[in-house]
Amino acid sequence: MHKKVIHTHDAPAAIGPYSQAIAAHNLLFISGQLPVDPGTGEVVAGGAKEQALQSLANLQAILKASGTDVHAVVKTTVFLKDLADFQIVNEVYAGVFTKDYPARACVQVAKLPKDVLVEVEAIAILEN
Ligand SMILES: C=C(N)C(=O)O
Repeated sequence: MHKKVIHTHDAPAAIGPYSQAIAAHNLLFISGQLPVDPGTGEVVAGGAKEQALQSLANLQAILKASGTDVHAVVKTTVFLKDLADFQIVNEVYAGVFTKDYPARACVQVAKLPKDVLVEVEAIAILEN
């Protein structure tokens, strides 16, 4: 079995029994990224826009630590506390994923860890 744990200080440490990401063969599974600033360990100030920016920044940091970038992402899941934030989060998201968008699901959930508004997970293809 070829499985590698990915860890970077440029993204928040896991807050539970999971890895930031796992590379398995040519796939990279990135855990749901909370809008936590890796420098402070705190949820960023602001609303859904600021939280989406931070969650996606954390996702990108993990992609970078894995030797890749957003172009390799094939699937994401966006978890929102409130689907009323759909448009603003889409705007932030489209600033990161600019073309050949990954497949995606976006769902409203009752509650997220640390009571955040946004969480984003992703699967990417690794070229190796
Ligand atoms: C924040 C998470 N990804 C978790 O608790 O699984």
